[in-house]
Amino acid sequence: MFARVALIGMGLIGSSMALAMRRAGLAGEIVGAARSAATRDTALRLRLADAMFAEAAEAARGADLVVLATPIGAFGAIAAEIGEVLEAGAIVTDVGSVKGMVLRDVAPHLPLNVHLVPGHPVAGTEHSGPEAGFAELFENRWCILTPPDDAEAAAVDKVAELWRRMGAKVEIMPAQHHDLVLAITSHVPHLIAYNIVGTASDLETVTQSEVIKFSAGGFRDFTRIAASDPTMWRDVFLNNKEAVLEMLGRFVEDLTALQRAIRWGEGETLFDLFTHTRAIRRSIVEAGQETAVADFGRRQPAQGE
Ligand SMILES: NC(=O)c1ccc[n+]([C@@H]2O[C@H](COP(=O)([O-])OP(=O)(O)OC[C@H]3O[C@@H](n4cnc5c(N)ncnc54)[C@H](O)[C@@H]3O)[C@@H](O)[C@H]2O)c1
Ligand SMILES: O=C(O)C(=O)C[C@]1(C(=O)O)C=C[C@@H](O)C=C1
Repeated sequence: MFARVALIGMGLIGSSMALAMRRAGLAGEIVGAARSAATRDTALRLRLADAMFAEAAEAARGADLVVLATPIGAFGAIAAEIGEVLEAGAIVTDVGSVKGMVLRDVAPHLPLNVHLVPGHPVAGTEHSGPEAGFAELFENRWCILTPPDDAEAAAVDKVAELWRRMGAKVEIMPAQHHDLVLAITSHVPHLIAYNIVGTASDLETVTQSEVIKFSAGGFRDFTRIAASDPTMWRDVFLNNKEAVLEMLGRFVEDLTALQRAIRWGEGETLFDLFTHTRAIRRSIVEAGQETAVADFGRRQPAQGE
């Protein structure tokens, strides 16, 4: 599909893309950029790339597809570095967890003859770095593309086809809508996990390690999410501020309602909510996880809501 693919950033997502593209034979040559010599060596040892460069511009030179796969806070500076060396007709895409900011930070640095097709594979783990990747990561998972209004259809189709051949299902939507949906399905859940693990660790001084000792159930699941990369998630919250604050506001209101229900012994309120949420989980599992994003927001309002 592409003669030379440049992966800027060779962490979990970059390395998984390299492996998935190699497996499906989608790139003549894969090159990568990583700032640290250790990452460049690891990428070469694992045969993720045919060549690794310290500078993003060196990797992007001559590439017909450039993928930004670093934390999103670095996108603007990288786009400024590669803007001048990009070939006419090249496609630039990204895998960032927030999409509105790509149009803001990346688009202004690209020449008019280069196609920008932002993307977000909704698949990941709490692990980071070039050794964390695996070729199956995107299988049967959504990849959301958020092309700008004036994007060339052929470039969008090509990026969509790339993701399909890596095993993903593709959906296209406006960047702003993506950021609102992902705020509630991914960003706020991560904030809740970071917060509850932080609160528990504050209590730990009081309970003397009981938090760790008894963390076999629900809390343990939160600690997996709270182990996610700090740089990546700092950048997500700084760059999806409005949508996260909007969803967090609703979350706090609903939490307050639950607090009241507990205080006043309103068992029916609790039971009804827990029954509803159990049904959501079951429908996600039955659909193989993929309805989580697509069906967001379609809940029927409860009586009096
Ligand atoms: N981890 C996930 O679950 C997940 C899922 C979907 C999308 N994403 C998005 O994918 C992107 C990469 O995430 P990841 O999980 O692969 O992170 P990661 O930490 O595993 O890898 C990021 C890599 O980028 C490198 N890097 C950082 N700044 C750089 C710079 N200025 N120039 C060159 N390299 C730089 C880091 O050294 C690291 O190797 C992020 O934008 C994230 O929002 C992550
Ligand atoms: O499964 C996990 O570890 C994830 O957090 C993956 C997850 C998510 O929230 O679903 C995290 C961030 C991404 O942008 C996409 C996927």
